[in-house]
Amino acid sequence: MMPLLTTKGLSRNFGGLRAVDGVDFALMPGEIRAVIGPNGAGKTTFVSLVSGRIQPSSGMIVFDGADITGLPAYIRVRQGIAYTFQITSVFANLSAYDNVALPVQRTLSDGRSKGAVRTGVMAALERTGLADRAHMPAGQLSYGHQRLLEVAMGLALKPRLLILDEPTQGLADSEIDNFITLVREIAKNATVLLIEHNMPVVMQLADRITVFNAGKILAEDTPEAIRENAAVQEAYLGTAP
Ligand SMILES: Nc1ncnc2c1ncn2[C@@H]1O[C@H](COP(=O)(O)OP(=O)(O)OP(=O)(O)O)[C@@H](O)[C@H]1O
Repeated sequence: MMPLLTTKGLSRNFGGLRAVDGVDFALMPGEIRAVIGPNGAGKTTFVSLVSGRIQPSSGMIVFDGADITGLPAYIRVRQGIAYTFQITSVFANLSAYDNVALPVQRTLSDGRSKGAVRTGVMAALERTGLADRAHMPAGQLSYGHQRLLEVAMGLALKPRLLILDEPTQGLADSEIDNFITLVREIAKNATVLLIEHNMPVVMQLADRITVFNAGKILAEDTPEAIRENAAVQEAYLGTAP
């Protein structure tokens, strides 16, 4: 099987800082991969490079066998890479429905077909448990529901690769359980790359975990092996074994 995504020597400098430093990475189709690491390790910068939100200083990104390194973000979206931002990106004055309608319209060759838009929007809202809040202004949803709305917006793009950046931040424990179920559902049709600080969520969801530290991959393994890894414990959990 071919990887869905690979990076080779991927680097990004901010002034003198190498935020992402020569990262070789591969993601297999259908996988749920968690990316963890201390604050400032380069996780968000890495996924921003993959989504095309920022450009690399050097290195290469290959998606589904094609070099996408130079492609703008909107083309990558069309090719199936969806990225939900760390910072809430919903339009507060638009309803939940209209927020999701925006990405649905982008996936339709005739974005004005009302029936098709409605079907796509309601499918995404139902999967995220937001269907009964479709007509609420997004700004009036709880913070946790706004995060789920972002996931719905990502899902509406029917991505092959869904990148979630700290999706459980601000979710209540009961909502986290639903979220775990949702990600497993999503992974039946898509590959998931998940930046997540909540370790129980990571341990339950991830097939494999990639640990970033100081812009580099420190370790990559199964959840069980990562839990036992001394270097990871030192760098990430701040405790010597
Ligand atoms: N636009 C930018 N300009 C300058 N420095 C930046 C920029 N974006 C990120 N950095 C720096 O790059 C490093 C990596 O940041 P990044 O946000 O990728 O880390 P992270 O692992 O996602 O951290 P966190 O877990 O806190 O979100 C940090 O030192 C950060 O300050």
